[in-house]
This record gives sequence, structure tokens and C-alpha cells, in this order.
Amino acid sequence: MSTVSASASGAGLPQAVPALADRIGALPWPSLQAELDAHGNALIPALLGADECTQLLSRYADDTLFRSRVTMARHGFGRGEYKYYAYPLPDPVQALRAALYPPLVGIANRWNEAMEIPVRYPDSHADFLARCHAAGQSRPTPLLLRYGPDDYNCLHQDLYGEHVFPLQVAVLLSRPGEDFTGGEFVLTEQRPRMQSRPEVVPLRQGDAVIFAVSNRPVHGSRGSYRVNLRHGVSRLRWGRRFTLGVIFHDAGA
Ligand SMILES: O=C(O)CCC(=O)C(=O)O
Ligand SMILES: [Fe+2]
Repeated sequence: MSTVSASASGAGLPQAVPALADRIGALPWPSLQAELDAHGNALIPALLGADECTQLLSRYADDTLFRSRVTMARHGFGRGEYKYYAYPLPDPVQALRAALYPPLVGIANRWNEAMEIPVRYPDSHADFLARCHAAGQSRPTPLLLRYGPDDYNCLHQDLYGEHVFPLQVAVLLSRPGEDFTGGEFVLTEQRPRMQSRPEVVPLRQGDAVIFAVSNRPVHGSRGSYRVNLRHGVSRLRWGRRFTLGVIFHDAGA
């Protein structure tokens, strides 16, 4: 296993923190996959350490890293803002995107089969991106979001063109209760002929949530059917909240 060394805070010996790809490889994927099948979302506790979170959010103002900035209120998306990273993605973002994709491909392919969607996904993220880019979806979609008091993110789906990878990941970079209150990660799921079902995912700093982008199959007594999902963030009561969003498909012009 390759490691990068990081000094432990306070007294004690330096601790070796496994590189991100190794940490992702060592996650309990069978149970995460079962959670995704059952609920359409799965929580990875402490995927990033506090230092990694701080590093990422502290570079929000560095515009050399980003291709564009979106003021959410201007588009009716909510309140707050976000920035899309430019290529080349900074190290941890690229590593997260490349390493989280392979363990999700099997679920994505299985879900498409159950929903009778003919698209199947290649094993490597580079190959999937080549498909996006060949179809004109070549702008990077990973993003950093920033919320302040009273900011929120309306329920939405991150679709950017014909090519869609059906799962995405968000990592909370701030500390609930200390950096902000409110600002909960919310998912809704609409089943045919039923009212929408809400779900709140309780995230702590460094936790990641894997969730369905727009559709997933649910197995019922008469076979499987397709449900429609959206995600968003409830209103912050105070403070500042940053999130890293990892979307696997790229965006069209
Ligand atoms: O800030 C959040 O928790 C939600 C971010 C989001 O919409 C996304 O990552 O696609
Ligand atoms: Fe989103």
C-alpha cells in the first residue's frame, strides 16, 4: 500500500495516512452497494481528514483552479454560490473522481439493466470521460460549493447532456455545529403515483454521500420500477458551509 506521511497533531508519532485511492479501495464496498440498492444513497464516514477538507475549502478564492462561478440566486437555483474546477483537476479531486468510479460501475450497469436503459459503462473513468468528450461533453463538472447564512440549494438533478453516470458523490468540508448550523443534505425520491419521500443524510466534516443523480430502480412485487430523485441543501441558520461535489460525467457547452 502506498502512503503519504502526515504529521499527527499534538504529541505522538507521525501517522501514515493512506493515499486516497488506497483508502477508497479499502472501503466496505459490498455494504455500500447494498445501501445504495436499498436506499439510493450511502454514507462514507470520514473519507477526508480535517486537514484535507481545510486545504480544499481554503482554495475557494483561488480562481486559477476554476473555470466558472455560479451565483445560485441569479439562476433560481437557491442562494449561495459554486465554482466548477478547471482541468487539470487538483490532486485530491482527480484522485477522488478516478478512484470512486470503478466500485460504482457495477451498480450503475446493474441499475441501467433493471431500468431497461441500454447504456453500459466502461471499467475506467478515463474511458467513460473519452465517451463524454467525443460527444461534446468536455467541460469538467467537479465543483466547490459555498453557503452563508440563509443560503440553500434547491432540489435539483446534475444532468449536463446526453451522457450521464447515474451516481455522484458529495463531501462535506465544513463542521456542522461549529462552522454552521442548518444546511442539511436532503434527497427526495418520487415513486410513480406516490408523493415524494424525503431523506436527510447526516454528514459530518469529511463524510461523503454517494447518491443517485436522477433515477434508480426499486424492486417491487411486480418487478422493478424507476424512481426519480433530486437533491438539495436546507437553509443555513448561520455560519459557512463548503461542499465538494464529484460528478462523473462532463458537461456540454
Ligand atoms: O452542498 C451540498 O451538500 C450539495 C452539493 C450538490 O448539489 C452537489 O454536490 O451536486
Ligand atoms: Fe448537485
